[in-house]
Amino acid sequence: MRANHEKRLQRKEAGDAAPELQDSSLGPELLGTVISRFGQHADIETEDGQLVRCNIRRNIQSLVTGDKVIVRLAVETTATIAGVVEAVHPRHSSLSRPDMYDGIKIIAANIDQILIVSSVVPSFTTQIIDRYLVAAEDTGIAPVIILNKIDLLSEEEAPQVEAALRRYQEIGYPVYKVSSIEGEGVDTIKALLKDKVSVFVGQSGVGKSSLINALLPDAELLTGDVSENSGLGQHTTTTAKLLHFPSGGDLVDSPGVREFALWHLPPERVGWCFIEFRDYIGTCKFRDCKHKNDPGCAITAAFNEGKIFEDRYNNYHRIIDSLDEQRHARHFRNDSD
Ligand SMILES: Nc1nc2c(ncn2[C@@H]2O[C@H](COP(=O)(O)OP(=O)(O)OP(=O)(O)O)[C@@H](O)[C@H]2O)c(=O)[nH]1
Ligand SMILES: [Zn+2]
Repeated sequence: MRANHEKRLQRKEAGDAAPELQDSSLGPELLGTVISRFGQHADIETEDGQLVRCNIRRNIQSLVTGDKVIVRLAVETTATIAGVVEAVHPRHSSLSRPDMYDGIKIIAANIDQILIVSSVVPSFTTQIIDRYLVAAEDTGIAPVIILNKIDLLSEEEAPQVEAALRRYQEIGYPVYKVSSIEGEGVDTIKALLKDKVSVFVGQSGVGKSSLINALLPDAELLTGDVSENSGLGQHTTTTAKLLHFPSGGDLVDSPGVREFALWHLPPERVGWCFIEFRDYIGTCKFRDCKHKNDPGCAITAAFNEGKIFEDRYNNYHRIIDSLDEQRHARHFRNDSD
């Protein structure tokens, strides 16, 4: 057993995948979902609920957690690898992040909603919520705003926080309030998650882990299992994993997913990702309008008429300025290389 395990590791180090299963020993095509992927292998859940580690056909370019696939299982096998991923269905959405080698790397597919978790501790700020909203709008995946730790919302702070949340609702975003520690509002979140694939994002310390634990008490157990009993699951801690909530719905989680953020959107795209700006985009006097003090700016006019909230207008400019700074910093770094 131990010798086998070492052999597998050696093969992995040599950059070779486990041997392909013989086509003749494979059963009929089944529909499956990628639970997680490790190099040339993926753990697939078939439509009848089996969890199988599969080889991935070499012609498949990209395969990530959440992908819907066609698999064929080995008719008879005692080996760790018990099937082959034959093909991937088109994705209806994907989450990606920049990658040193690949430019943009897709980390999860077919996500239905992005739950943006915020909280009064460390601090409540619409700047961060708006950055996540922009990042979410860019993917086309529906965002939902969650205010966690409502047990810590002081009377002093409440009016301002409540007003900010009402503004998001007016723009069209769903808002939920919970306390993952005291359990208030958790049932409503359970209902929201049903029949959907969700991801949780948000600043460090807002309580994402606590909320996930309240919804999925066995999460730690599930995330630990693959790496411990297979020589193949080397990347378990970084690869995204799909988990089922006992109350219905799925979670895709990994440190990479949680770090989902605004990367390098062009300014025009940022404007479009402020959904209430869309009615005015394209109607400014100048095509390269920065929507600031530019003459004939339709967005500034809408803001002056009270049709765009001040917070959102200001946060839009903060995002544009910070993207500019990032670009300059990159430019500067490249120059000095
Ligand atoms: N009072 C209160 N504290 C909470 C609540 N939810 C989380 N916390 C506390 O907030 C702290 C941070 O919670 P985490 O769940 O680790 O936050 P996180 O967003 O996962 O943080 P990172 O792992 O850094 O991304 C912990 O001390 C939790 O106990 C809540 O609803 N009420
Ligand atoms: Zn403008």
